Amino acid sequence: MKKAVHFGAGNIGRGFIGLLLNGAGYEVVFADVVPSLIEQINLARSYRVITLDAQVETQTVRNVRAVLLDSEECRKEIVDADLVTTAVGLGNLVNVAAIVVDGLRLRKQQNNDQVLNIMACENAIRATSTLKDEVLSRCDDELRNWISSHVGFADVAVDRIAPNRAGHAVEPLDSVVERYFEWDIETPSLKGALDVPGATFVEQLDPYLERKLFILNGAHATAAYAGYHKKYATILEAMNDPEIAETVTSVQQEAISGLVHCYPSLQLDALEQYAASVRARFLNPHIQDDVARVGRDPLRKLSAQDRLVRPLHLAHQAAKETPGIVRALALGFAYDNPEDAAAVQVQKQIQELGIERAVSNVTGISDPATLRQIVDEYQAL
Ligand SMILES: NC(=O)c1ccc[n+]([C@@H]2O[C@H](COP(=O)([O-])OP(=O)(O)OC[C@H]3O[C@@H](n4cnc5c(N)ncnc54)[C@H](O)[C@@H]3O)[C@@H](O)[C@H]2O)c1
Ligand SMILES: O=P(O)(O)OC[C@@H](O)[C@@H](O)[C@H](O)[C@H](O)CO
Repeated sequence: MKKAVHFGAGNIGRGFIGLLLNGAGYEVVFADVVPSLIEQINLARSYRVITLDAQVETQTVRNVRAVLLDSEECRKEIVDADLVTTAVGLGNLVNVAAIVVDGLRLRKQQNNDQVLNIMACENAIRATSTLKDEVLSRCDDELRNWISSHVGFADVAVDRIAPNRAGHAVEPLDSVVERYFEWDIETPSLKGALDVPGATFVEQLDPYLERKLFILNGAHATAAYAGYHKKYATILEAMNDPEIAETVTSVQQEAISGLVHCYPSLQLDALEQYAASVRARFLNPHIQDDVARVGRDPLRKLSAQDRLVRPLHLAHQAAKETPGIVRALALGFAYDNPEDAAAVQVQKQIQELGIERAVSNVTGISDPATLRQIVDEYQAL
C-alpha cells in the first residue's frame, strides 16, 4: 500500500487531503504538534468527514495513524513515504521543513531510490516552492543534489471550505466540509507518476491558483472583515447583508479585471460564473463559518503577495480602479479582534506608527495615491 505523510491534522488536513488520499489508496500518517490529537487519531485509527449540505453525507476515513511533528517516528515515516503533503498554515512551514530535511537525509542514507513528491496545500502563492526553499537552505550540496533527482516539489491550489467544527461536529475527530472541492496540481515538477482521483493535473498553475486565491479567498476575507465590522459572527450572516455582499462582488470584479489582463487563458464569462458560484458557497445555509476563522491572521492576508494586495496591483496594471479592494483593505486594518495575535500586531503598528505607515508596512504598497485611498476609507469607517 502507498503511504502519505500529511503534516497538519486540522480542518482541511482531515476533511480534504486525508480523505482524498485515502480514497486514492494511500495509508495516511498525520503529523501534528498537538499531542492530544495524535493520541485520539491513534486510538480511533479512523475519523468521519461530514459534508454540510441539504443532504448531509458522512464518509469514514480508515487506516490512519499519527505522529508528533518533532519526533524520531515522524522523521522515519518520511523514509518510505510515497507522498508528503502539508496543511499547517503558511507560517508553520519552516517547522515542517526542518523535520522534512532530517527525514530526507535518512531516506538518502538508506539508499531509497524511490521518488517522492511533496505538496504544500496552503492558501498562498506557491507554498510548495516556499517549503522547497526552506528545505534546500538547510541541506549541504550532496543532499541538495540527491533531492533534485529524487524529490518533486509540486505547487498546488486547494479549495474546499472546511469551517470550524463547533456547532457541526459530534465525535472528537469529526471533520466538517462543504461538498465542493478542487485540488489543482502542477505537473512539470512532479517526479514519477501521481494518481489522485478527484485532483486536477495542470501544466501551469498560476491562473488556477490566483483565480482561487483572489476570487475566493480575497472575497472571503472581505466578508470576514466587513462582517466583523458590523458585528456579525458568521460569513453567512455577513453575506446576507446587502452592503457587504456588494463589496464582496466588487472585490471579485476588480480581481477578475486584473486576472483577465494578466492571463489570456482565463475567460471573463467563466471567471464571472466562478465568482457567482463562490458567493453561493459563502451563502450555504448549512455552514456556520466564523468570521474569526476566515479573517484569521490579517498580517498574512493583508501582505503584498496575498489575496487582496496582489489583485489590487493586477487591477491597476489593467488600468482599473479598485474601490472594493481598497475598502476591503481598510476593513482589514480595522479588524481589531483581541483574540487574533496577528490582528493585535496590526493594531499595535497602527497605534505606534499611525495608519498610513502601518498600511505601507504591512501591505508593501508605496504608491501615495493608493495609500491615501486606503487611509481615507479606514478613517471613514
Ligand atoms: N479550512 C479551509 O477551509 C482551508 C481550505 C483550503 C486551504 N486551507 C489551508 O490549509 C492550511 C490549514 O488550515 P486549516 O483550516 O486546516 O487549519 P487548522 O488550524 O484546522 O489545522 C492546522 C493544523 O496544523 C497543525 N500544525 C500547526 N503547525 C504544525 C506543524 N509545524 N507541523 C504539523 N502540524 C502543525 C495544527 O495543530 C492543526 O491541527 C492553511 O494554510 C489554510 O490556508 C484551509
Ligand atoms: O485559510 P486562510 O486563513 O488562508 O483563509 C481562510 C478561508 O478563506 C479559507 O480557509 C477558505 O475556507 C478555503 O481556502 C476554501 O478553499
